[in-house]
Amino acid sequence: MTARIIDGKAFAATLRGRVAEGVAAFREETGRAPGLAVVLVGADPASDVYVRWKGKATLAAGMVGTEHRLLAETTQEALLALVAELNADAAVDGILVQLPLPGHIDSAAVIAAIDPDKDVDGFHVVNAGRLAVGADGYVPCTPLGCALLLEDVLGDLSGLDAVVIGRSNIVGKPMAQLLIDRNCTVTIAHSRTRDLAAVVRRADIVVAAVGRPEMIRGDWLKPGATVIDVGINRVEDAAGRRLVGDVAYDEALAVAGAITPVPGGVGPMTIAVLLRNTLVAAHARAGLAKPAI
Ligand SMILES: Nc1nc2c(c(=O)[nH]1)N[C@@H](CN(C=O)c1ccc(C(=O)N[C@@H](CCC(=O)O)C(=O)O)cc1)CN2
Repeated sequence: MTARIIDGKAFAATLRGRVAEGVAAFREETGRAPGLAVVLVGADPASDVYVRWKGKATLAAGMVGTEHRLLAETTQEALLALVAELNADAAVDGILVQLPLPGHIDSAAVIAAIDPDKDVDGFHVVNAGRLAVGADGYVPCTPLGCALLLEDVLGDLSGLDAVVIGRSNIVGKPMAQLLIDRNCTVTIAHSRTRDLAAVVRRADIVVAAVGRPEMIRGDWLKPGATVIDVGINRVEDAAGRRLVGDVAYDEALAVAGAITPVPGGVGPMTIAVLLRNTLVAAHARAGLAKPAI
C-alpha cells in the first residue's frame, strides 16, 4: 500500500481563495477591509519568515495587514501597551502576537491582554473555554487546519478512533476537542504515555504534534490510518539540512491510508485558517452574520 499524500498546500490555496472572495464581499458591504495586526518581538529567523508570509497572505486576500516589529529587549510593559493600543483600534479586527516570545516576557500574560474578540489565534483562555463548552469562538489555526484536512480526506469522522500525540494548549488540547466535537473517540498521548506504539496502533486517525523528529514509526500505525503530521523539525544529517515531521514519513507511506507531508502539509493551513479567522472576526465586529467558510 502507498498512502495518499494530503496536499495541504493546495487545500490552503483554495481556502485562501475563498477568504479573498469573502473579503471582497465584506468590503462591498461595509466599505472597509478586514484588518490584521501581527506583532513580532525579536529576530528569530523562523518567526521572521512566518510573519512575512502572514503579511503577504493578508495583502493577497485583500485585507489590511500591519506589522509591528519590536526589538528582542522590548519590555513586557511596552508589549502590553501595544496590545492595548491594538485592542482599541477600530480598524484592527484581528491581533496576533507571534510565538515564541523572548524568555523575559510572560506569554500567558500577553495573550490574556488581547481582546478575546480580536484573538484570531484562538489562544486566549476565553476562546479556549468557548471551544471546551462548544460555544462560538476562535479556534487555534493549526488544529482547525488539521480538522479541515481530515474532513476533506475522510468526510464524516464519527465513531473513528483518534490519537493526538502532544498535549500543548496550542495544538494538542484544541485538536482533541475538535475531534471530540466530530464524534471521534479520542486519546491524548504524551511523554508519560506507556506503550505509545500500542496506543497509536489502535487509531484510525493519528495527529502527531510532539516536536520530536520522526518519532512515530511506520510499524506503529494501523494499516490504512490517516496520519496528520504537525511537526516541523529542522535536522541535519547525511542527507543534508532538511525539514522532517514527527512521523517517519517514508516508513509511514507504506502503511498509512493517507498522510500529510512535511513541508507542504499542515504548515500552510495555519496561515490560511488565520485569514479565515480574521474574516470571521471582521464580520462579528461589523455585526454581520458569520461567513460560510
Ligand atoms: N501566534 C502564533 N505563533 C505561532 C503559530 C501560530 O499559529 N500563532 N504557529 C507556529 C508558526 N507558524 C505560524 O505562525 C507557522 C509554521 C509553519 C508554517 C508553514 O507553512 N511551514 C511550512 C514549512 C516552513 C519552513 O520551511 O520553515 C510547511 O510546513 O510547509 C506556517 C506558519 C509557531 N508560532
